[in-house]
Amino acid sequence: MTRIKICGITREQDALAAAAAGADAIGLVFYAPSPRAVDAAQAARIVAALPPFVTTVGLFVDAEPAAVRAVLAEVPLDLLQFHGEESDDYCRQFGRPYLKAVRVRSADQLQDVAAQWPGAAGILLDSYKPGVPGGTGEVFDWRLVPRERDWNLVLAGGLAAGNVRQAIDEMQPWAVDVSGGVEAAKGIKDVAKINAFVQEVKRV
Ligand SMILES: O=C(O)c1ccccc1N[C@@H]1O[C@H](COP(=O)(O)O)[C@@H](O)[C@H]1O
Repeated sequence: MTRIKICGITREQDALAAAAAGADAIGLVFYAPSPRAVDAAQAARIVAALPPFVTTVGLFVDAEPAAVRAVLAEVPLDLLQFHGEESDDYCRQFGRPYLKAVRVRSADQLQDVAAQWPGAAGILLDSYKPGVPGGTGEVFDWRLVPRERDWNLVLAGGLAAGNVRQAIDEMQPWAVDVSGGVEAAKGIKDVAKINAFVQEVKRV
């Protein structure tokens, strides 16, 4: 069964909707320029509202280590997601499992990609758009991803109910990650779109 992460949650009701739909994880964006950014207090309220067995993921982009630690002191995050140029040493220093996001530009870039982050629980592949670290809502060229892999692929970038089944068929990812594809507006999730997305994944 492909795991599902619904990212960019900013409201308790959206977290509950994701959990009720059957999502495995929710993502909280700690990157101030994002329209989906939350602060630690808001994130703590969202996490506290969740039922058990929903993984909480904190997303950071080239953050100062002290800023990550400050969030961890307030918010019980299960997993960290690093969406910038962070090294394996940087990612490991927090003592939490982590996903490393890579914005896909070429097939060469993905040869031995996991070897660059040996501590990563998974590699999240997202679309490359100059000047935008993520959450672009755009699909990248899946043909660039090696089909033979010994690492956990978390597939992201422009996924929605309309294309996630094809994505899973073609890519066989460990998990799929969606943000814009289940939104009514930036940072505001659409319950019907969340439900449709989760149902599509579970139908594969
Ligand atoms: O969502 C954001 O605003 C964001 C900002 C900075 C880095 C990553 C961000 N989002 C992540 O991008 C991927 C793909 O999102 P989408 O489905 O294409 O909208 C996903 O992991 C988001 O969590």
